[in-house]
Amino acid sequence: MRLNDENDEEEGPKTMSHCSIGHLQQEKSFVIVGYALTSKKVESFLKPKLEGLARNKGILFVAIDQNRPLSDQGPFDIVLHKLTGKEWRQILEEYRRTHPEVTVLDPPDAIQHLHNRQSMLQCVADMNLSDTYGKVGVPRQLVIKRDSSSIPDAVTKAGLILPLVAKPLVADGSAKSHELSLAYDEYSLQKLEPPLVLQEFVNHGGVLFKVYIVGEAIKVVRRFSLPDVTKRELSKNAGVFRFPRVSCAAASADDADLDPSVAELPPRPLLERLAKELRRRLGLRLFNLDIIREHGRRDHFYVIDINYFPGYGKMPGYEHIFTDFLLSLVQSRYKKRSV
Ligand SMILES: Nc1ncnc2c1ncn2[C@@H]1O[C@H](COP(=O)(O)OP(=O)(O)OP(=O)(O)O)[C@@H](O)[C@H]1O
Ligand SMILES: O=P(O)(O)O[C@H]1[C@H](OP(=O)(O)O)[C@@H](OP(=O)(O)O)[C@@H](O)[C@@H](O)[C@@H]1OP(=O)(O)O
Ligand SMILES: [Mg+2]
Ligand SMILES: [Mg+2]
Repeated sequence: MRLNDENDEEEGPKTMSHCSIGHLQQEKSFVIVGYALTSKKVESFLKPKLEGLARNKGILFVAIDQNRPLSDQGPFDIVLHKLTGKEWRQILEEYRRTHPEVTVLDPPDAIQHLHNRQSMLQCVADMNLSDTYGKVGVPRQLVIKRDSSSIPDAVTKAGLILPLVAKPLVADGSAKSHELSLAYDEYSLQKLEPPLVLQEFVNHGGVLFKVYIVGEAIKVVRRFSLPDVTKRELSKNAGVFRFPRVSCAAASADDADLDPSVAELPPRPLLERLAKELRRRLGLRLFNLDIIREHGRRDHFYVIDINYFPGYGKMPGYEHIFTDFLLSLVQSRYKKRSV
């Protein structure tokens, strides 16, 4: 097989036999990364440029066949995955137990923590991060498990201030889990189906920051978000309004002509502290955070969402960052073994 050939960059993923992978791993000291991803994720993440660069750095991506036992495949150095379902989680847990030498990105139970919008933000709330660079919190929120008729009372008791963002409690990546609404009055929330999280809407100038984390690397981009809701609008409107996935749109707000007080990125040292602490508390290496700055309060930030293995394909320069990260994992394992 030709290695390090630039023409190889355009080729698609390889399916290889157990024997030939083992040969590559030993003879050429290739790092073999098995991946179990949806076809949507393969398309957005495993682009030819990533595969080509990876190959030049000695990394090979190999598709995991979900119809065959995982232990019969590979051998892998790293397993990269984002699939849902209890069965898959059990397969991975068993594999981690029987193959401690393989780095599974990331542990299924740690990922599970992000599949609930209450536990997702708990770590940020517990951290209570506040230093000279700013303050990072989470919006006040209330969980409604059942009985939508109890919502108006529950909102009043909790003292939540309108408008509220209603989010499905479960954030498992299904289309339904991304169906969010903005509520101008608490009575209309009775129309929605629990379980949900009701979160105070924080005015933030219509721009949010997506903070991508890949191991120790951090990259921040701006995205358009929901516009501010004025007091006048709030008094004139009632009802709940479904809104589309604004921040997920491919169009970035990085080149837009924005008010500098809105566009200014959160201070780097603050993000570094936040990312480091979250990596530790969540036990994850691949995730992103949606952060907003309260409009008019330069150093007041809120984390509103955390996503596991997000759309790295939209993160500038992800090919280099990701491949360096994969290599660093293998090197640190090697160092540990030789101590
Ligand atoms: N508390 C809030 N205050 C203001 N805007 C909010 C708030 N919560 C959510 N939003 C807006 O709604 C959008 C979607 O919310 P959120 O990120 O929680 O949903 P999601 O479906 O998990 O998104 P993603 O596609 O990033 O996973 C945010 O990107 C932001 O524009
Ligand atoms: O591709 P996937 O199915 O993983 O979709 C993820 C999506 O990536 P994509 O933009 O490539 O679709 C992410 O976008 P960015 O935050 O990075 O903009 C984010 O919306 C995640 O929440 C999604 O994961 P889910 O919450 O649905 O599991
Ligand atoms: Mg989000
Ligand atoms: Mg999300």
